[in-house]
Amino acid sequence: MTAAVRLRQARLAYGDRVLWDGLDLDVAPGEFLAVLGPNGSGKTSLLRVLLGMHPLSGGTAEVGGEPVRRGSTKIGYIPQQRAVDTSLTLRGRDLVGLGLDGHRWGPFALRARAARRDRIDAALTSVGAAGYAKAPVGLLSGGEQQRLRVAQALVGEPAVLLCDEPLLSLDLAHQRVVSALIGERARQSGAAVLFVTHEINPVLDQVDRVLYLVDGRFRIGPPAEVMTTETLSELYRTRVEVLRLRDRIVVVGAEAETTAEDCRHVREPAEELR
Ligand SMILES: Nc1ncnc2c1ncn2[C@@H]1O[C@H](COP(=O)(O)OP(=O)(O)OP(=O)(O)O)[C@@H](O)[C@H]1O
Repeated sequence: MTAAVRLRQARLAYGDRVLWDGLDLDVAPGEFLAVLGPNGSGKTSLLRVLLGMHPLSGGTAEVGGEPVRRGSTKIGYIPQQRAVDTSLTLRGRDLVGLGLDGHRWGPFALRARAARRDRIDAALTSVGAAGYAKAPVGLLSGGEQQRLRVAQALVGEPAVLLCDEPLLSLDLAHQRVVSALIGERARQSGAAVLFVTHEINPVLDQVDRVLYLVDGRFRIGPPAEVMTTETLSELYRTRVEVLRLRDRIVVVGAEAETTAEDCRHVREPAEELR
């Protein structure tokens, strides 16, 4: 079976700074890969490589058996959240419709328009955004805008879904809705998901494997293999404790190698222990 995403001996460096090197990775259709690591470890850069927005410094990267290229309709992308100008008058459903640009709709204009509308409606409903689909995007809350971005990435039924911290600014209920939706999409339509996150717990049920990047080093494997005291201590080169608390993973002690801001995934669960 052709891997949905394939990296071979992939290297990415900015000047002298090597983010990762010798990265061999196959993500299968339908697989959900969580990409974890502290700030600046190269998670977003990995997605940018797969989007054809940044060349590798070495090795190869393929999506759907072809070398990566910009503008591939095989990819759905949920970018890291940015504030939207409040004067933006584009409606939510038009934003979602942009995810269908570049798709073929056949020669029958009316039928094609109806099919397009149905796809947009289904995507809006799936993220719970149908109620505000006609509102100008600039007037929506951060979480509402984020749900539209998720719908935009899903509407084209991509073979590969690249998600850059898509749960940020969503409340807990919508974190669950969105992560379950993305996981379902992976299983049902065979989309491969690369999901960048600082916090594995909201997606733990969905995750097949983890790619954990720290300071040029990395580990790939199922959460039970990677999210362990031994593996993370080796990666961080300092003592890191990984605890299992009911169905949650709690990582404590990675701060030594990182800044306070880097440790959102470490601090939030640890606070739950109090
Ligand atoms: N075009 C570029 N030129 C030089 N350095 C860059 C460039 N793009 C990113 N970097 C640097 O590479 C490092 C990795 O950035 P990246 O955004 O991939 O990290 P990240 O793991 O996604 O971090 P975060 O968790 O903060 O989002 C950062 O130190 C960043 O400043």
